[in-house]
Amino acid sequence: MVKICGIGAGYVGGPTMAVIALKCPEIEVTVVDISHSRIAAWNSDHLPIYEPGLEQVVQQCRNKNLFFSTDVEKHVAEADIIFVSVNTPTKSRGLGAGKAADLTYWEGAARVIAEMSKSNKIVIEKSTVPVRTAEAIERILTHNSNGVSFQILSNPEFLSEGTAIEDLLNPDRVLIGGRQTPEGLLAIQTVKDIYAHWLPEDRIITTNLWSAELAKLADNAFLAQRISSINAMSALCEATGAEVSEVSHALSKNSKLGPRFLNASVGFGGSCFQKDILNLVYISESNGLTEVANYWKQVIQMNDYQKDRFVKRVISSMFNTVSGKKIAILGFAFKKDTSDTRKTPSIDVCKGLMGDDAYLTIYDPRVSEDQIRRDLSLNSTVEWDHPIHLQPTISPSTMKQVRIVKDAYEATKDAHGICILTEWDEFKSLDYQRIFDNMQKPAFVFDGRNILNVGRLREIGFIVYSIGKPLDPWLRP
Ligand SMILES: NC(=O)c1ccc[n+]([C@@H]2O[C@H](COP(=O)([O-])OP(=O)(O)OC[C@H]3O[C@@H](n4cnc5c(N)ncnc54)[C@H](O)[C@@H]3O)[C@@H](O)[C@H]2O)c1
Ligand SMILES: O=c1ccn([C@@H]2O[C@H](COP(=O)(O)OP(=O)(O)O[C@H]3O[C@H](CO)[C@@H](O)[C@H](O)[C@H]3O)[C@@H](O)[C@H]2O)c(=O)[nH]1
Repeated sequence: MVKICGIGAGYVGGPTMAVIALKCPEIEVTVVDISHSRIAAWNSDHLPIYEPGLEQVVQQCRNKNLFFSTDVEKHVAEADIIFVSVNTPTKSRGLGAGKAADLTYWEGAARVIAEMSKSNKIVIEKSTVPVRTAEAIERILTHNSNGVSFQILSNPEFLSEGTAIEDLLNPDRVLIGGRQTPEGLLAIQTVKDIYAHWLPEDRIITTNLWSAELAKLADNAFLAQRISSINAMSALCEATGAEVSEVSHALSKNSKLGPRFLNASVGFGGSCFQKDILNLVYISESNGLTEVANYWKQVIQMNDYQKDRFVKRVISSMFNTVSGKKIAILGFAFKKDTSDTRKTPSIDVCKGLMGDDAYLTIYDPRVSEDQIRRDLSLNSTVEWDHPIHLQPTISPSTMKQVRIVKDAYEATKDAHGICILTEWDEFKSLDYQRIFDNMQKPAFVFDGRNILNVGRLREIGFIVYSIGKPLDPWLRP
């Protein structure tokens, strides 16, 4: 029986390995992690991450051909194929701090592979890594290889959170890069055969190693760039009376542009976009390509501007101060249908409002109180992407300005204003008349996701700000 070991049981490693196990019943898949709590959760009824459809996939395969374990060394030693999906956060210290990828966890995994391997293995980069990482990994693996041969492949993951299972079952494409040698091509074919269990051949693209590594960074940079572009337009819309959803709609009908990633928002979040663009910026700078680096940096600067602009809009609308005022925050996850809060714009918006001494009452249908408090108390901008058990613990007594509640009605009771920061479907169908009746007046709504019916809210009596829409008379300068 072919054995696969997946190193890293996170948002990528867990779902990708579970889907491979589902689609390839003749392969034994074991997912290993250094975090005991994460592995315990994967083996329980409460999986460590929320993804629609994930529970059903895990239930079908767990303890049949899908296993979760903390015994990294044993399963690495036994595997024929190893997928590495460990964290690759932005470096917080030393050379390249704030931009370069921190490959500590990847290197740790590579060293275990080098040490434990007694048989030939295919080692696959599933994590997003800087272009030419495979070369460094090759060096670590071959240095102490004891005659074992390794083929390194790049098979970057393109899933989006919230739709991970759907994306894995039916991806646009799978990308496999490898050395263009007979051994490299054979390894590519082996991995291609795994995906061919459920995907037509024309969706599996094969390239050289460096193209696959760079294509992943480029993919995220292009997506984020589109969001920053429409967000830039949203500021211009507010200044001119144009409406950003109408502009997006017009663009979306251009077949050269296509309809996706044109929703203006309070800013993009998530663990990947900012980290991967910073990584691209660092690689460009390292190669002396200053103009290229500056071009991509601007995508992040525009995103920071959008979050900052939102906070300033809230404060300036409410008589230039939110000190002592109660603001209801609806939504904390970085997008709907996920419990992930990594780099969520909610963190920056909440911190911005707390900086002006607001009282926040936060509600998110999926994010735990612990997670919200942890996110709001982390000082470093880079600590968030390290393995959970390595992150600092926080004291619950901190942040008296923040209350986390169990539903939207409780959050908005007696509030002066509401900020919609995640586009959860349930926020669209709340009883806004009831909410209005229970709020302080004038009652404000700041819709950072453009999901609410502005006209209807104004009829009720709210003063409404919605990204990129003509300004409420109250808010005009
Ligand atoms: N989250 C996404 O949507 C997504 C999508 C595509 C690609 N990626 C990339 O995939 C990688 C993983 O992302 P994630 O979101 O799954 O991260 P994650 O933090 O959810 O999971 C990574 C896991 O790896 C474990 N780990 C770290 N070092 C280890 C080691 N040496 N041995 C065993 N386990 C180890 C950690 O404990 C953690 O549980 C990153 O490079 C990311 O950029 C993420
Ligand atoms: O039109 C849009 C689309 C998205 N967003 C925001 O952008 C962020 C990222 O969204 P999305 O791309 O849907 O989620 P991720 O799970 O971060 O997925 C991205 O990052 C992954 C990790 O690398 C890649 O695999 C995916 O292809 C890529 O879409 C979220 O805050 C969204 O709210 C917008 O503001 N407007």
